Amino acid sequence: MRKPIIVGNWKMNKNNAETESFFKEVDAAAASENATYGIGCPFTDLKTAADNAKNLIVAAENCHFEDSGAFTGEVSVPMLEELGIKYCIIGHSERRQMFGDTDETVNKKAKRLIAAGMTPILCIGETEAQYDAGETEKVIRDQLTGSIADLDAKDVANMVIAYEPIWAIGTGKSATKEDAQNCCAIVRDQVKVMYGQEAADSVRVQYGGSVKPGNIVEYMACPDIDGALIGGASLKADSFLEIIEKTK
Ligand SMILES: O=C(CO)COP(=O)(O)O
Repeated sequence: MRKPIIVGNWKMNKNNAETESFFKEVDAAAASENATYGIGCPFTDLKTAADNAKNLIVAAENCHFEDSGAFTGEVSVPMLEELGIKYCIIGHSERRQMFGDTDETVNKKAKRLIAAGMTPILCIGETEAQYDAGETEKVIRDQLTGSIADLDAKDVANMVIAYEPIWAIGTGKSATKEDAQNCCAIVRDQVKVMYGQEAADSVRVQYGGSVKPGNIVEYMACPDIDGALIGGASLKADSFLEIIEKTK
């Protein structure tokens, strides 16, 4: 019923030549009836990625919620639409921690993307201190309460929500499959609280944080994990191909 979605997040890595060669190497393998595969890449690589993608979906890593104006350095949703981009990562913890994204701005971005018929990949997750203090569930529910406020249930049903514990990002210290499953189930339950059972049953929930070829299968076997958001292990064609082969 829920089709898994596995997306690489390149962050601030790769130029156009590297993007073209990655897509040429990986795209054919991403053809699958059973799962969707994709790459989130820097704005400057999006056109090259889209031009070389038959099977992979291409995601931006951020957007602004306004369509145009005095927002130096920002990129709007209509600008992404012009390139044929259909997915956009929003609220990544790096953007929340370093660039001032908040639940409120993430919510505005989600609304603008949905209005354009695009799919937000909305990221949430707790810090190590919050994890240690036993606050994970509260943080997840609070972040979702703000980030997916005032949407339509049918739009929430089509979204992707990525649970990424900050302490597991780029650290090699991945969450146990029990912790990851438990937190993704909390995400789904919070969607149910806010938008009902149907939206909760349809929304795809990803786990992110040190996912690699060696642990993807155990995460994907968890009932509430419908995919992954993958940083480091998505940068090399070989390792992303291995992830595809193990999950398609
Ligand atoms: O931030 C991430 C994906 O958005 C996870 O990064 P890593 O897979 O490198 O831990």
